[in-house]
Amino acid sequence: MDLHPTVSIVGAGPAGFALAADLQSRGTSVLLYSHPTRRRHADHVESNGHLRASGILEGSTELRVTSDMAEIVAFSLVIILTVPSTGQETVLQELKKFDLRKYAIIAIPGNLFSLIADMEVGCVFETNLSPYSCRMEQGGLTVMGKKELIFIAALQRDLDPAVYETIESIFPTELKWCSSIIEVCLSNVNGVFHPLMMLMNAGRIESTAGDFLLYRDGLTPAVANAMVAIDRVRIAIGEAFGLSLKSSVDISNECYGQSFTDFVDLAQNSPPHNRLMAPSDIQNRNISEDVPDLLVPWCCLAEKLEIDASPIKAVIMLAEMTTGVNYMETGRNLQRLHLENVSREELIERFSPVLGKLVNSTLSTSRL
Ligand SMILES: NC(=O)C1=CN([C@@H]2O[C@H](COP(=O)(O)OP(=O)(O)OC[C@H]3O[C@@H](n4cnc5c(N)ncnc54)[C@H](O)[C@@H]3O)[C@@H](O)[C@H]2O)C=CC1
Ligand SMILES: O=C(CO)COP(=O)(O)O
Repeated sequence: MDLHPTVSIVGAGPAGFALAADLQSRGTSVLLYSHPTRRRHADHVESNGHLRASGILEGSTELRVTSDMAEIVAFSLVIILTVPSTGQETVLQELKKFDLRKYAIIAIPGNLFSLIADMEVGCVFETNLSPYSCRMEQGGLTVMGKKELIFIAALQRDLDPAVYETIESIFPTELKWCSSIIEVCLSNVNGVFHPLMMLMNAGRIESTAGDFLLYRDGLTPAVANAMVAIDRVRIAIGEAFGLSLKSSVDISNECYGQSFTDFVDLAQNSPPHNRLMAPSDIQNRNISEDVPDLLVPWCCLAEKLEIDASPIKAVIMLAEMTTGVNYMETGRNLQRLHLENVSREELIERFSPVLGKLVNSTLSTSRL
C-alpha cells in the first residue's frame, strides 16, 4: 500500500511543527492535530496564517491544523505522535474511537508508549528523541539543530521488511533500527540530561525565571558527575538485556554527528544545545515528562533486574520532594507498563536481542 505522500502529526508544539514543516518541504502533505485544550501554538500559527521558521529550517510554511481526530484518521494511514509522553494517554483516548488496524503509529519519543497503548494498531514504532532541537514563541519556530539519525524500534518483531522501508521513506532523518522498544527507551538521553540539570539548578531557575542557558551555564562539572552516575545505571540495565549501550554523550554524538568528549564539552560547545534557554519554572517537561516516563521505568526495570538503582531513585525522590508529585505512582511503573507479573527471566527473554521471541501483546501485526 502506498502511504505517500501524507502524514498525520498529533502534537502541535515545537517538535510537531518542525517535523511538519520539514516533511512538507520534502513534498509530503501534512495535517497537524492539536488537542482542543492545548492550542496555544496552533492558535498563533493559525492567526499568523502560516508558520515562520528560522535557524536550521528557514522560511514560511502554510500548515493545516485540526482539533478533530476524525480528520487526522481520514487524512493518512501514518500517524506520528509528537506530544510529550505525558500527553500520549490523552490522545490515545481520542484515537481509540477509531479502527486503526491498518495504521502505523510512530511515537516521537516513545518512552514505552507501546506498552501502555491498550488498543489494536497495525504497527507501533517508538523513537528515542525528536529529530529537532527547537523552541516556539508567538507562532515562530526556531530550530537549533537537526539530528542526522534517531533510534527507532517496533513493538512487533515479525514485520514485513517493506514496512521498515516505508517508515524509512517517511522520516526526514536516517533511522537506526534497535532490537526492542526497551533499547530505544534506554537511548532517550533526555532522562540523563534533563532532570538533573533542572533539579541542580532549581534555585537559579526560580530566581531568574529561567534567564540563563540551561546546558551551557547549567551543566557544569558537578552536574556532569551526577549524570555519569545515572548513566552507569542506564548502561547496566542495557547489559542485563544483552545490550551494549553507548554513553549518553556518545548517543547524542551519534544522533547529531558530533564528537564531544564529555557532558561539559557537549553543553559548552554543541550548537543544538548551548543556545537553549532554561525553562521559566520547574513544572516543565524536563521534569514532568522525563522523571515519570523515563526515570521511573528505568528505576523499576533496574530493580526487577536486581541492579542497584539508587542513583536514579535519588533523583526521582528529589523531584518528588521538589514538586510534591508522587512520580513513582503516577509514572510508567511496572504496573502501568503491564510488566508487574513478568519474572526477571521472562522480561529479559521478551526484550533481549538474541533470545527475544515475538511479543505477546494486544497489538496485531497486520501489514501496512
Ligand atoms: N523541542 C525539542 O527540542 C525536543 C523535544 N523532544 C521531545 O519531543 C516531544 C515534543 O516536544 P515539544 O514539541 O517541545 O513539546 P511540548 O511540551 O511543547 O508539547 C508539544 C505539544 O503537545 C501537546 N500536548 C502537550 N501536553 C499534552 C497533553 N497532556 N494532552 C494533549 N496534548 C498535549 C500540545 O499541543 C503541545 O503544544 C517531547 O516528548 C519532547 O521531550 C525531544 C528532543 C528535543
Ligand atoms: O536536542 C536535544 C535533545 O534531543 C536537546 O533538546 P531539549 O533539551 O529541548 O530536549
